[in-house]
Amino acid sequence: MSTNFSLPDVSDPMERHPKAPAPGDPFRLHHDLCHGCGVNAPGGLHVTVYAGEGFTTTAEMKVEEWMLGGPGVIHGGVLTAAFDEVLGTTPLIIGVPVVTGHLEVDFLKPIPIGSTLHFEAEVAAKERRKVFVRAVARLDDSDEPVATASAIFIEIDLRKHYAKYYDSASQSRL
Ligand SMILES: CCCCCCCC(=O)SCCNC(=O)CCNC(=O)[C@H](O)C(C)(C)COP(=O)(O)OP(=O)(O)OC[C@H]1O[C@@H](n2cnc3c(N)ncnc32)[C@H](O)[C@@H]1OP(=O)(O)O
Repeated sequence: MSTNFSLPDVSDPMERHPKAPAPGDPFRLHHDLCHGCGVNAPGGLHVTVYAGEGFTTTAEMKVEEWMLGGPGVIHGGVLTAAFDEVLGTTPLIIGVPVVTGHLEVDFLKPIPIGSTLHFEAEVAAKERRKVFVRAVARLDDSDEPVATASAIFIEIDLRKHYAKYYDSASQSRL
């Protein structure tokens, strides 16, 4: 399937889920071994996503030496994985569990090792099972975006989607 990120003209109605964390509070880990958020993931990103106001979230990530791509700067794939985590957690603000269908990243500036990335994301729209999410990343010493991302996530029935992989899903808290 070939897709582009293109917002629907009209979004389905969206509401913040009553059990979504309060603004400033973190989303619970969904799996200890998740590459994005798991505390026990070997070589994981260890990203914590926090609820914001409305349909927004925030997150931070320290850019460590092992994330290196070009000399002194982050690898594009590591940044993409971080966006996937932040964007993919954001639909939980409306109570919708998803998997990534389509993810686009614009790399705007080199991101130095040793810096801290600050992410802001928002659910922009929902259309049937598709959830459209956008995010921007900035460094702590500037308001200028260093990267942006847009993604289409697809709502899933967690139990059915992961049924074949149930053993490894048994630690999941989603
Ligand atoms: C807290 C959690 C944080 C997690 C962050 C990390 C998230 C991840 O990385 S998830 C892992 C990576 N993603 C995956 O493994 C997904 C693999 N793909 C799949 O399982 C399936 O293709 C899946 C579930 C996405 C869609 O399959 P299926 O359920 O059959 O959907 P289907 O009925 O074809 O389509 C439903 C709708 O989604 C749309 N859609 C399906 N696939 C895509 C896609 N790749 N891109 C855009 N839209 C898509 C369809 O066009 C359709 O839209 P419409 O309502 O307009 O007709």
